[in-house]
Amino acid sequence: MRADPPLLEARDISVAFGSFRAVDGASLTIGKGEIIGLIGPNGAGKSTFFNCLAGDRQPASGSIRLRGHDVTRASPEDHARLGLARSWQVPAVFDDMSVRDNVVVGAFLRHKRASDAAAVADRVIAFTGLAPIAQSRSGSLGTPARKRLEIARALATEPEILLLDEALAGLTPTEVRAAIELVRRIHAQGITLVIVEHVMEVILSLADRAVVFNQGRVIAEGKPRDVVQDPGVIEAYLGRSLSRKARA
Ligand SMILES: Nc1ncnc2c1ncn2[C@@H]1O[C@H](COP(=O)(O)OP(=O)(O)OP(=O)(O)O)[C@@H](O)[C@H]1O
Repeated sequence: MRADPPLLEARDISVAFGSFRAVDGASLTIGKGEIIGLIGPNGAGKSTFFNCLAGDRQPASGSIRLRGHDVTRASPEDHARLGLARSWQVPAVFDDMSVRDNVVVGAFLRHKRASDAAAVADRVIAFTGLAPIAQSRSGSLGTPARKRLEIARALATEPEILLLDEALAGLTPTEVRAAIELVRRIHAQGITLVIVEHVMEVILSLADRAVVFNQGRVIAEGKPRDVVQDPGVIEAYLGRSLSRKARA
């Protein structure tokens, strides 16, 4: 019997901007049900790599397989149809539309009938705690609600794997805790997660595996607590503030 392929497998990915290699031979294999935390200093190449995983940027070399399908040059829509959804660092919601309509747009990926899409959207809105503001204009929302809406829109596409790009950045500690709780509930629904995040509390409390980027390469991976206590990682790439946090 053949084993199932990994859910997502990126091999030897490189991306160059002119002569600068933002991603330089990075590989990552993600199994179903994992929560992966991508960390590393500013400019390490995390978002560029992440964009390749989601089909928003094509790598110059390397290959990406999603559920066994070669998606190296596939569009973001093809990724979405195969069950991959993402959030953006800066939420890309439609400001003039209501919260509910934004979520309905996501649900149209799999449901052609408006009533079916609306039913999925209402379920996701309830799940993400957005019901009290479902009719609000999206442009009027503050950061926490916009970030939540971004996640809701991605969930409405009914993904198997969700990529969160700094979905918790800019939140207060209380809001971060609420967002961590939401991510846990998403995972409990059977959704695999890849999280790019600078807030170490998020990685330490959520991720099964931390993958550390620096200068376009994966320089360490393992259990988050082990990785952040690795002296080489701390000294060379993540700075002393993280070192203190990891010991706390
Ligand atoms: N479109 C672009 N054109 C030129 N250089 C770019 C472009 N996008 C990213 N870069 C550069 O590539 C490098 C990697 O950027 P990237 O955003 O992937 O890093 P990151 O690890 O996500 O950083 P951060 O944590 O600050 O978001 C940086 O030096 C960045 O300036």
